[in-house]
Amino acid sequence: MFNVRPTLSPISEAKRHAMKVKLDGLAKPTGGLGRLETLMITLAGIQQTTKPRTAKRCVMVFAGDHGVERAGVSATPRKVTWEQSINTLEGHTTVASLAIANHCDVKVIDVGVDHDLSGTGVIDKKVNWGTKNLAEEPAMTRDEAIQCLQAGYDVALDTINEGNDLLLIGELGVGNTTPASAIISVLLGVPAADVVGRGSVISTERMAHKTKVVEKAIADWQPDPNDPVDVLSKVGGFEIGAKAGAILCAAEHGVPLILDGFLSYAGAVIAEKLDPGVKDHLIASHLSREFGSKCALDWLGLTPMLDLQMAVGEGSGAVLALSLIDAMQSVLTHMNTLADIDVRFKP
Ligand SMILES: O=C(O)c1ccc[n+]([C@@H]2O[C@H](COP(=O)([O-])O)[C@@H](O)[C@H]2O)c1
Ligand SMILES: Cc1cc2nc[nH]c2cc1C
Repeated sequence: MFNVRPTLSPISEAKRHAMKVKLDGLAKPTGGLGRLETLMITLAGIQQTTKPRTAKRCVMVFAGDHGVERAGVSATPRKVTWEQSINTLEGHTTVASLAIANHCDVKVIDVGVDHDLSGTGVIDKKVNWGTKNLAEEPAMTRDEAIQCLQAGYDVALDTINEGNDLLLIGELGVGNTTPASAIISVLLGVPAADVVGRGSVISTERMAHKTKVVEKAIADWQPDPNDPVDVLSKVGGFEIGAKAGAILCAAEHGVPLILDGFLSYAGAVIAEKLDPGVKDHLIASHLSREFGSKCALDWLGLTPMLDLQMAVGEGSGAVLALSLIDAMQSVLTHMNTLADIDVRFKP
């Protein structure tokens, strides 16, 4: 499937225009709601309606472990991946608590956690028990890369078929800012030093080491920048691949997908390279604090809704952005029009 270019759902220019006319007709200065208006125009284009459907939403939290965590690139112990997977389903993590506040369903999907999560409620799509250490060997086989893309695609398809109007993606994966940096570095052709950041907050010394690990992995394994599956397999991660697969599925089915932070950007870059135009089906919820974020979002041509210096991941920023969509649905439902109050502008 990922060797064949799928067909993207069309974006309706007519509905985008009609939504702009609708917003301009409301009793407020033209464009006064700024990028909140752009957000609704984007939804109108993707869903091909001036009455966007946003009530049923689900955040898919893809979880996987990373062999490179053993190379000393993260501040966080490996067990956090599996423990927070369970804690998310119990409602106690950042994404889970924000999902409660924003009326969002939560799924956790094991695409490569180094722990047996059977019987916990975590969806089992395990490709392997963590990736290999990319400091020593390629992270995964090409077949595994395709498997994790497919797993993300399949979970997204199930989630769409359950009637969800909006898809959101997040992740759990100790060490994953290292492969995400490597993916963005290779696919965007930027130096590792321009994208490697502090992840779950490492020291300056450790960050210099992390940069060298990324540079060396790229030099050793020579991922082909023209082959996103090769890049994913050599320097990637299972949950990043799954996110790319989910993005492709959403874009094929005309369902808006809300990105979270840096790991979502890496998934989006893979998806956009696999199928140019995917980005038009995405909403960037926030600008992650991670150093390489702006570089990735600029390349994707996406403007983040929020800039709150967040760097939790999990899908937390994506879920938070639902509050902006809900606010705009209230605007569309309750506001007077300029005609109602008999006001005409004379610019
Ligand atoms: O969402 C982000 O932009 C983000 C930025 C930094 C860290 N994280 C989260 O922290 C973990 C990765 O950090 P690290 O330092 O272990 O690579 C992983 O579970 C991510 O969900 C997430
Ligand atoms: C507690 C904790 C929660 C996380 N969620 C995503 N990455 C994380 C890293 C840590 C350390």
